[in-house]
Amino acid sequence: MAIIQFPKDMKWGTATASYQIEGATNEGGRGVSIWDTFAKTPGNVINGDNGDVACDSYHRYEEDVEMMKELGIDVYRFSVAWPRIFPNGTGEINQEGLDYYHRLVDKLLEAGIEPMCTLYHWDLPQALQDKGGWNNRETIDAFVNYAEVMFKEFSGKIKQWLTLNEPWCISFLSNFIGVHAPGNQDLQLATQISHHLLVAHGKTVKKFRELGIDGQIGFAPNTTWLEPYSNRQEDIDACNREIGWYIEWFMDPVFKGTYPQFLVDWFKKKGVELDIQEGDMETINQPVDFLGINYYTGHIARYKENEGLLDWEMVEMNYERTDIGWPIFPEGFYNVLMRIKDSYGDIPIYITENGSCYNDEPENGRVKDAGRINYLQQHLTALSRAISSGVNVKGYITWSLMDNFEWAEGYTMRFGIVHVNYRTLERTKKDSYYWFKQTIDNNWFEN
Ligand SMILES: N=NNCCOCCOc1ccc(-c2cn(C[C@@H]3NC[C@@H](O)[C@H]3O)nn2)cc1
Repeated sequence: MAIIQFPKDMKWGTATASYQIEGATNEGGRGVSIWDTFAKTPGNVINGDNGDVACDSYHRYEEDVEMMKELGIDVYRFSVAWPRIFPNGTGEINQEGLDYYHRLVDKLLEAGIEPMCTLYHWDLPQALQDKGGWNNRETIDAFVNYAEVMFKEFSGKIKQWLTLNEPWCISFLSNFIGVHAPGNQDLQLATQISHHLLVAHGKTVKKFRELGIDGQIGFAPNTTWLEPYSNRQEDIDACNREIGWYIEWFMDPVFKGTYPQFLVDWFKKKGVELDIQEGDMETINQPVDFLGINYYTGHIARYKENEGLLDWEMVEMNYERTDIGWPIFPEGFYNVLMRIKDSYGDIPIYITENGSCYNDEPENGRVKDAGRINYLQQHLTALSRAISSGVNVKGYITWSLMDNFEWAEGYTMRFGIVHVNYRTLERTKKDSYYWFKQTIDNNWFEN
């Protein structure tokens, strides 16, 4: 057994997102989002699930904050539903939407919990999608306008901001692979969208600076790790392409002002021509105050000619998997963080998402989710390794506070440290909640 100790100023938190927990999709003046449309299109989401009720956090946020206060967290990462603020994406502001987030933020501050606000966690107003969505550069300016309203409205209350959650999912998962909203399958479109997202991020950071908002701003790419099956260069290069698709494709423009040439060349071979306008790269290359990192899984992989987009295949190692089928690969977490340190230096890092899917149900009022505790121990140990190796980690925010709408998987996949009964909306703290509470309280754990 070993004691895993964290820095004395380590911040601990939980994360959620608007469409996944709020419900009340037809209340408070909210407009339609692309996930309302996508989820209600038959075949897109398991069991035809949607976010109409979700965890009903729109009405139950006070109970949720109480659970977080008891947990002892320092920071709560939530997202704002753009369609609650601008039902049509632009134009008239919906005061009821602002009022809801004031209620939530005031409750957090009263509980001594720091709000960390994600401005975009995938619920684009449908009205903007109807005009091309992120493929239309007008959406960039609509996003900056929305962000400016939020910055001014919550200045002094919210001091930690994230522009985008998982731009790889917003662009490639949603417009090339096509399993998330709006469900396109077009590499050119997806790659151009990834560029517009980065321009929107950069313009928003510029606006944040121009307004002189008291606080810090960053963004939260999702990451993965592929360990080469062998030391053959073709295996190493194949793994690099997949890792780079998530990491360097989004972080090089922000931190270096250029796209990674090896991927530009690879996409060009696939027929992609990026339309980069004068000044775009300078706009994207705005300094950020911190970097959010989301990590869940990785695996062993090797080169396979003409396999998928990036010519690689996974090699089955029979690693233990969580209930969503993702291999448990904590070494990948350490490797991702070391790669980011080596590439981008000492940028302050918050782990903005890390967690696991285990679908344990309550028995006599208790949820024995030993698998999730094991996952947390393994990944917090990997995080401690990275911190000991000099990675500038400021905080760890687990996904998720509670079970919620897991996108195309609907309500079948549970990531929460709190169980939600979707029929009664009753919350039940899982064993992992109490384990996390003890870890936060100690700032160490024994593995
Ligand atoms: N690379 N090739 N893929 C080949 C085919 O993949 C098909 C499916 O792919 C993916 C990839 C990644 C994810 C994913 C989900 N979460 C969890 C959420 N994060 C933000 C928060 O809202 C959580 O709910 N993080 N990542 C899902 C599906």
